[in-house]
Amino acid sequence: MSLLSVRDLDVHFAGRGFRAPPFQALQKVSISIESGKTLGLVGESGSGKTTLGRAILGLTPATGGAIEFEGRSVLGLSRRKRRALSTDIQVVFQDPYSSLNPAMTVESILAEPLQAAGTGRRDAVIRIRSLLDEVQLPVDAGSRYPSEFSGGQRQRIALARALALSPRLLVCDEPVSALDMSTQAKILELLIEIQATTGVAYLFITHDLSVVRYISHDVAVMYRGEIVESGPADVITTTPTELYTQRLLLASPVADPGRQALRRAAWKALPQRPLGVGVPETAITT
Ligand SMILES: Nc1ncnc2c1ncn2[C@@H]1O[C@H](COP(=O)(O)OP(=O)(O)OP(=O)(O)O)[C@@H](O)[C@H]1O
Repeated sequence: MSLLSVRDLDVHFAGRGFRAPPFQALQKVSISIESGKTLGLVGESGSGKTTLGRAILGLTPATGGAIEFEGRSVLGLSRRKRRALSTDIQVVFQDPYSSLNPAMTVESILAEPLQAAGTGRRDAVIRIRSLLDEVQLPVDAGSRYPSEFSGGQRQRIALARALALSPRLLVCDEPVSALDMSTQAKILELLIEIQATTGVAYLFITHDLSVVRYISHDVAVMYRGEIVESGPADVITTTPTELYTQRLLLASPVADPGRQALRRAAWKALPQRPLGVGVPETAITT
């Protein structure tokens, strides 16, 4: 049984403006995530990645389909049951600047979820120490404020807070997009290490295929609210069959200028007709 199973999920938003029809942000989306594994969710801006993450977290209501966590339906749960589930599913957002309360010390930020779950003071102190160690921050970080840390360090604090209650699934919504390349690599390394020691699963949302290739076991590609292609990361990020994924792949930058020029030429050679969902194309090896 999968840890998380999403089947035929639909999400509509009310139309903007007088008599505007509802906007369908997700259409029959199906994904599954195994315990301890990472599913990378890629797609360009506006394709529906965050909406899917929010629906899984219970922050955006689904209008159709099913979401199951460990075989149990999570849609339509009472508030109390949903709260119980929120210890199992946590989130890390893109922006470590706005997601941490600047008026609270790191210790109080990490204590918050622990106190809400009824952890006693002494146990909370021990847990906070071990969390700081887990995300490789010094113990004295606890008495400092978020503004005293770099972007990468703030993302480590946000990660520690998300891990406080030992979730089974972490929704990572563009967690490294606001960071420079070398900090990105360090945070990705850390996420991989944490997964190896805790067995947490990730839904890793990004627009960047090079990031997704690095961290994911499986990849699902979104386009206009639909999953157009999914499968093992090494297949999807090297020999995708969908034209949309091929374009995404060739648009993702590589460090070697020679390879980059080849990619640019290959991208230009792709059919530039409008994309239809489910259009099979010849595979491209990069
Ligand atoms: N609360 C909302 N009300 C109306 N429309 C919304 C709402 N939230 C998202 N949308 C629309 O749904 C579509 C998908 O948005 P979403 O944020 O899920 O995309 P995304 O792939 O995560 O994009 P990005 O990478 O830029 O964050 C967009 O067209 C967006 O404008």
